Amino acid sequence: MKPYTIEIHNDGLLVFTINRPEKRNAINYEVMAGLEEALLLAADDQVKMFVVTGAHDQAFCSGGDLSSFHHLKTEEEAYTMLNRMSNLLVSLLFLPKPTVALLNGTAVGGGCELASSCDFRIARTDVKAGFIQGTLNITTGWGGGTILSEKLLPADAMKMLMEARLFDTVDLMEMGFLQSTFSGDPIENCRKFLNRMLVLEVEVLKAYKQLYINKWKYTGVQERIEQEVRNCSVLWQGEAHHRQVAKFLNK
Ligand SMILES: CC[C@H](C(=O)O)C(=O)SCCNC(=O)CCNC(=O)[C@H](O)C(C)(C)COP(=O)(O)OP(=O)(O)OC[C@H]1O[C@@H](n2cnc3c(N)ncnc32)[C@H](O)[C@@H]1OP(=O)(O)O
Repeated sequence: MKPYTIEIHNDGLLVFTINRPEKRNAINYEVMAGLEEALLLAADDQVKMFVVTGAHDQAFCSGGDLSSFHHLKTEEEAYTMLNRMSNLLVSLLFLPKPTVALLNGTAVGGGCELASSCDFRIARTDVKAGFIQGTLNITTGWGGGTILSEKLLPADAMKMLMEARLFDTVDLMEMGFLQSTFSGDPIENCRKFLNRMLVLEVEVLKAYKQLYINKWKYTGVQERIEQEVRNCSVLWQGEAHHRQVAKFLNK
């Protein structure tokens, strides 16, 4: 079974689906390669919107695949993986088209970083989400902390990062992490959320998105993300982190 699918619909929606439900849609190197492929396809002007979601209904994304990445022990080994995914999240952030994280299920850790890189986050009403990296004795390592600081008010962003716990959709809406919630079919509700934007020409959508890309480039988002990735790499090599990961994998 392919670990991801890419569908380009007639109305201009490109839907990237992480297809590893047995691992709660954890991201490994194959999923990263799929995201790279989808972002290249999204450059075509037949694509108006980029949607990222997860297969089945239990998880949107559970972050980095701990069984794939737990062998990364040193700062440099961690940095190589973290840097590759953070470059992908920067490409997603800078994609000159509207992007949507369609939360079909739980989003934790790097899954929240992936969601933060999108312009909009919409979730099924029973979904929970949280930057739980702190419980693994690391910080966000894919740039999601920096990107979150561009999307939420400081106190709300710091609350999400520093409490390192799962929040329900009431709290997530209140903090501004979510823009909308829904019941029922995720793609159908995603189209409902996007229906006004989908009628506009892609040039208009691209021009508005460029306003924010310019701001993020001007305020040095990429340099701040590089520092965030470096900080996580240092924490990653610590015994406390490796112990927590081993505890999860041996549960
Ligand atoms: C790489 C760094 C990155 C970053 O921020 O930079 C990160 O993402 S660090 C954070 C990494 N993610 C996690 O620590 C989340 C771990 N998973 C969970 O907390 C739970 O699985 C949860 C809440 C997502 C879902 O809980 P649920 O009870 O529904 O499922 P299970 O825990 O029983 O898991 C089912 C099955 O999936 C495997 N699994 C889940 N998440 C991961 C993961 N991130 N990596 C690898 N495997 C994962 C879990 O081991 C179970 O497998 P099984 O073989 O059935 O035991």
